Amino acid sequence: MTIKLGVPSKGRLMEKTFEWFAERGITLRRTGSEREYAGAVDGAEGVELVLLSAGEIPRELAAGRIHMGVTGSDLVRDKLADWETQVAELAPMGFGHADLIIAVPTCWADVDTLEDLDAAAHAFRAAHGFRLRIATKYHRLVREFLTREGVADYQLVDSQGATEGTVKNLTAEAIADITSSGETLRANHLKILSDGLIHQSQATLFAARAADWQGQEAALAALATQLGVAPPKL
Ligand SMILES: Nc1ncnc2c1ncn2[C@@H]1O[C@H](COP(=O)(O)OP(=O)(O)OP(=O)(O)O)[C@@H](O)[C@H]1O
Ligand SMILES: O=P(O)(O)OC[C@H]1O[C@H](OP(=O)(O)OP(=O)(O)O)[C@H](O)[C@@H]1O
Repeated sequence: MTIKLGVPSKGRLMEKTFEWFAERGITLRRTGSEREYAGAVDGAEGVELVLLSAGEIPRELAAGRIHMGVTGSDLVRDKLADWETQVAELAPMGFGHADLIIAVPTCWADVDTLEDLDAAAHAFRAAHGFRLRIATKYHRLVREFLTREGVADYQLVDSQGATEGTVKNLTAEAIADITSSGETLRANHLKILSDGLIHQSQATLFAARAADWQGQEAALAALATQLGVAPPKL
């Protein structure tokens, strides 16, 4: 039996994850050809590397098919209902920072807050006969946030990419997406609502409550010590 560790299979998140483990004496690396998703671990006993899409890691954790996993805190909160009952957060990792925000067209001079958005949404429905559309791939987080903040007269439209383009393309009036430099929002003439920050995300190490931890207690304790994190209560 080994502890299966799920890590993003490509891009910046993969490289930074490898660096984070290397700083703690554990070498993670991809093996085989450039296109083969196989990996190896040196410097930790009984740990197996599983390379996965960052977007799929929450589901694999929830199913217990991996014991531990690295992915954005935004993805875990959005993809898992009551995420804390399914995974334990072991360590924020200090990279992959991105803010999930709500943005509207810069030219909407009267809309700067959620309260303004709520008023605009009522007016929009009265004028157009359908609800103001907010494009996003973060359905759970956006719905929970707007419910909490008392904004009701809207509909979510699904957008799995190029979300900022939906306003120009007239398929949505507003968006909820992640931003880091803010360049994409600016280029698409969108502004963030002053109280429209939904979640500040970063890459995070999680442990799966549903995974089979039997016989793994010693390996988990040793790994937690090596990583400098508190052993999770699972
Ligand atoms: N500027 C950024 N653009 C996109 N994602 C970012 C950015 N900064 C941090 N992230 C984080 O990276 C994670 C998404 O990573 P990535 O796009 O590789 O995942 P993915 O959806 O699984 O990708 P793919 O489906 O292409 O494999 C999210 O947690 C997101 O918050
Ligand atoms: O604030 P910025 O630095 O401009 O970054 C934010 C952009 O980066 C992400 O898109 P990504 O490139 O991952 O493509 P996507 O549209 O497929 O999500 C995100 O969805 C924003 O569009």
